Amino acid sequence: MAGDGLCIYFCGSIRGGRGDADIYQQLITHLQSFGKVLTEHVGSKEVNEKGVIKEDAGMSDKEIHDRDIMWLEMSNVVVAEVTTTSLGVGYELGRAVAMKKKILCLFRPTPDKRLSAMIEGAKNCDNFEVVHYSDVYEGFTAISTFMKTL
Ligand SMILES: O=c1[nH]c(=O)n([C@H]2C[C@H](O)[C@@H](COP(=O)(O)O)O2)cc1CO
Repeated sequence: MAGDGLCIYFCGSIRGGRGDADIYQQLITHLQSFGKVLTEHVGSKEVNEKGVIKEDAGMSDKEIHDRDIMWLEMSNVVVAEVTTTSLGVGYELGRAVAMKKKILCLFRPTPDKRLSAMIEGAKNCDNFEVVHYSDVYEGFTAISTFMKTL
């Protein structure tokens, strides 16, 4: 089913920390070969002095929340990079589960990082997949494999 018309909601940390922004950008570029990534701004390199992403500057928190929930509702699939802990990403994933979306979470384990049990433990055979990966190329492979299951 991958191809025209697929709407993808990508989640990645913004206020939780931008250490993985480069990886988000590369994963988003890969995702764009499968469909439209509604949240392309999550990979943006342009963040202002207050930690606000350029594309969302000037929007109130309510406007950001309401737009993102609308995009989440519109999406066919949710892909989240969950290595950098983010309240917003956790919230989006909870809402996506309630909406019965197909979800892929990507996590890069390191000795000092353990994924929340509420994400790792949500894995099931149906619509919530968690993949551990070590570099962006493995992330691309995990995405391609997941897309084939749609
Ligand atoms: O400016 C924003 N724009 C935006 O789209 N988000 C959404 C998309 C991300 O997947 C997620 C990041 O949440 P947080 O900022 O708590 O790390 O929330 C979050 C913020 C800031 O919280």
